[in-house]
Amino acid sequence: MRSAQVYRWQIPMDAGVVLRDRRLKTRDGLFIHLRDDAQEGWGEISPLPGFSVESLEEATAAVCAWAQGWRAGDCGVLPGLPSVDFGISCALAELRGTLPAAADYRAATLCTGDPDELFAALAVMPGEKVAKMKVGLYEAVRDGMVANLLLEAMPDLRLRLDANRAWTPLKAQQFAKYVEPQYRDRIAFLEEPCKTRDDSRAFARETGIAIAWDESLRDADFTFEREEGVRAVVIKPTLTGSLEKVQGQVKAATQLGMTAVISSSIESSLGLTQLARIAAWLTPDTIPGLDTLNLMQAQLVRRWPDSPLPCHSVEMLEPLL
Ligand SMILES: O=C(O)CCC(=O)c1ccccc1C(=O)O
Ligand SMILES: [Mg+2]
Repeated sequence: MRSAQVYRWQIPMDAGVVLRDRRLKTRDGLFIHLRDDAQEGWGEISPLPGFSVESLEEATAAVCAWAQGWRAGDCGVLPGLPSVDFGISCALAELRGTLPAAADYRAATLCTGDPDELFAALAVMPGEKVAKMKVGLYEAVRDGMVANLLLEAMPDLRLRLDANRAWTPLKAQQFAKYVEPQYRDRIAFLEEPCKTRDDSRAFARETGIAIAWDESLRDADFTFEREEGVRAVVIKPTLTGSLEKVQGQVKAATQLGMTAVISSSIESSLGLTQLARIAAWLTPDTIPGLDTLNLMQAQLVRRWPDSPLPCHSVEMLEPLL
């Protein structure tokens, strides 16, 4: 006997969370909960403003229609909106027992560039010391100096950087000029340095700083290829689609010798714990990019280990069906 429910939720964000030049005051999303006799599964559907192609309203209509069809016995063809396909496929995988329970709760520490703050965070990080810093928000010279300082101060640090396509070739070169050549190999990768993929490829060739594709994976003309200087791909399942599509991208990247990194789209704690399971399952040798829970003021339904944030139960959520 099948049953399905869709819940809408809203979580206040910490002050100062800005995405694509827009302040994110709340994170809004949906959960889908499926039951089939004794089996059950949950999934999160939280399109990210400024990144997802679908709106929350479009996602809501799609998942509610799908849930009503599934409840009535439909085979359950996915709607084709990335966040909806991802959430539904996770719920189905949990229901069928095909999403492993083991999780990788390590996370590349998101840092602002404050060396004292990062030093304290890395001191309690087990295993390899990996952090991520956004660049491109301030002057490129400053970003280069800060990156160089962190790498010089912490010899075991591997630093992920992310410019979200902010730089012109000139700005990118100004950044690189302030990173000592002997530290550049500890930049694990720099996500999307320039406005175009060609400029980013040229930056990698000219500076020896490895780059990663993130936003580029969602360009219509993107194909997985081995390219000089492109070390990794950052896969955000909420922006990608079904678990099966995510698996295909991880396989394509890995076969080409690239690192696949499972990354957050600022999901709730329920979504982040599922991403931690997906990372342990599909990318067991790579620390995922999941250090975004602290951007929000509460957890939902499932806790992230050791998070002090209050966790709201299902009863606090708004059922839509
Ligand atoms: O990848 C991570 O480590 C954290 C997630 C992250 O950086 C991110 C979160 C929301 C939107 C875009 C990005 C990004 O990687 O560009
Ligand atoms: Mg990125």
